[in-house]
Amino acid sequence: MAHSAPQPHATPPELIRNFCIIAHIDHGKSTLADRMLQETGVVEQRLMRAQYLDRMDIERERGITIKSQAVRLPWAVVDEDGRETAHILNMIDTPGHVDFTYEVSRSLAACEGAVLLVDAAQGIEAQTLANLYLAMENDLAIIPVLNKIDLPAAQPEKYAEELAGLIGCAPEDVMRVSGKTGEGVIELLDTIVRTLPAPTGNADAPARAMIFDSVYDTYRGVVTYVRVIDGNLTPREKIAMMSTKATHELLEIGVISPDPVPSKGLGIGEVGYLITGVKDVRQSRVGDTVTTATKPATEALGGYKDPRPMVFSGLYPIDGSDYPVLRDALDRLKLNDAALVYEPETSAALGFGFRVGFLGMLHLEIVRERLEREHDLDLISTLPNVVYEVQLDDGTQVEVTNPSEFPGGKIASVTEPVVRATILAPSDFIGTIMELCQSRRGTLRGMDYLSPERVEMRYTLPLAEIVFDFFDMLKSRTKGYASLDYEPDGEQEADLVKVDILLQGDTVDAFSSIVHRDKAYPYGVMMAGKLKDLIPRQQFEVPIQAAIGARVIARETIRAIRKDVLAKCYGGDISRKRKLLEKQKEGKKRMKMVGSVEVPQEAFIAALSQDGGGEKAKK
Ligand SMILES: Nc1nc2c(ncn2[C@@H]2O[C@H](COP(=O)(O)OP(=O)(O)OP(=O)(O)O)[C@@H](O)[C@H]2O)c(=O)[nH]1
Repeated sequence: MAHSAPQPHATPPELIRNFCIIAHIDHGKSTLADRMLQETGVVEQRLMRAQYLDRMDIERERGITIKSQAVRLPWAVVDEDGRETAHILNMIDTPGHVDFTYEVSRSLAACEGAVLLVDAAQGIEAQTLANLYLAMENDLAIIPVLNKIDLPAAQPEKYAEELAGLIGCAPEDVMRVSGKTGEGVIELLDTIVRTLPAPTGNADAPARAMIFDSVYDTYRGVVTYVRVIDGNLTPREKIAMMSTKATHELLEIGVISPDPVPSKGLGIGEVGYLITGVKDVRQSRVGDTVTTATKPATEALGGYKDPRPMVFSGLYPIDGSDYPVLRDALDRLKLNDAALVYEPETSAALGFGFRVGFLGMLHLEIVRERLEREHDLDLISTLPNVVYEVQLDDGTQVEVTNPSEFPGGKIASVTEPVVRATILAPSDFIGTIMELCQSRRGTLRGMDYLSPERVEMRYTLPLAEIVFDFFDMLKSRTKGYASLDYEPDGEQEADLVKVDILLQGDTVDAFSSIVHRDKAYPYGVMMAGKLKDLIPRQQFEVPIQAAIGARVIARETIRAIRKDVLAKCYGGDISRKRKLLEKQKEGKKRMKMVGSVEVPQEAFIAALSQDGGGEKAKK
């Protein structure tokens, strides 16, 4: 078998359907995907485990999908004359969190159609809309489906109407399934074949395949997932990445069903994986076009974007001697994560560490958790911040990813990133949502009623105001009923200032923050108050100040105390005295000196951990 000549592809494009399932979080995408694996016989019943496709441990624990995967499902449909035609369905799983919108958009671009899945007990939510819009931008055919119809609380009639109104079809055309019981899943698979368009492409043109995912595998190096648009790819040929012009030898090519199976090639419309032996996912970027080196295509497929970190935070080992371990761990993680960027940074307060860029808060939490868990590190992270562009009076432009580097000179303007946010909620909450968005410097762009009691609100909001704790606030103010989705929408100028926190006149770099001028005072008061409680008394009085430049906006004072550990020891037990002194010395090791003030490391951890880490991992 291995010796026969490679064939361009096994499946003619007219027998292929490429689709994805798009849904709001928890509407049951993974459960339905599992059920499809089962119904198509790809995974045997006895081997089935929940969320078969989510392979990373963290994904399974958190019940979310971070990396997309593609699975090939054989499915035969029987026509009116009783003739059976075997088809190949490629199901491309998409990540479900705003941090990974770009990856979602590339996964969608690899499909001709989408199953739009909506929980029959919940109805349309913000991510349903956001994903639907992305699918429409990619010209996908949409199959509307209500899931969880087995639930007693399901209201299929009501939500079929809502969904039909949204995409402009008849309520009867909305399919009804249960990923749990399997009801309706066979009909859905048939509908995918019957209604989604088959892929088209030019078989004779130079090969073009789009990368929609790439993952690092310890044993095999980078595994790149592609969808072939034109031409074909065969093993052992040289391929080129169009964005970097780098060439690699194609060591293996194959399909996932549900484990990787090598094939003799991939042709038009086919979805599969490539292995070239490269060790770094940066050499195989999502959105890039793969072509052959011998007969390269001249034009790359559209839509490629470099991953751009949106949130930065300083990561420092609690034990300073772990710095090399942290560096190696980041180097290792980078192989698997093209969006991760970092550079060494030193903080007077925290020592040696790294300034790390993330796609968003979930990405930050995942990276931090992996560093701590897989590399046994204890880390302090500084308050996360977004990226600011500062224009100085002399015309120079500075990109600020660390608040302590905010320039001190004459500033002409500061710009911050903004997002376009979609909030869906019961209409009773319109007032409270408007209030919240206003307090976060939001601008209302539009509002639509999806039904008399459900409203969609569209806002422009500064990223810095939404990325940290906004979702929690929104949830608590709407009794959990609101859903949120957002996407980057450029930059805006804003009246932003840097607030420094000073201990006895010395700035503590780790506590500097860039905030809107109106919020500078509350931030200063909050930080000064918090530090007053966290820092133990010293032998002298310590003023804590919050300042914008040279202007102090808030102040607290830690009163002096003479700490005499020996006072407790009456009698002349010298060894006991020595022991106590030793103990005090131990304690001092974990103290950081800020100027002449001793600050216990715990104070930094406590002061930094209470804000900022707010957004829950799951949305
Ligand atoms: N009763 C019922 N529960 C379901 C059904 N489908 C999914 N669930 C449950 O709904 C919850 C969410 O399902 P998932 O499949 O993890 O949802 P998901 O959309 O893949 O979630 P993410 O991957 O986190 O986006 C789980 O507790 C499932 O057991 C269904 O048809 N009926």
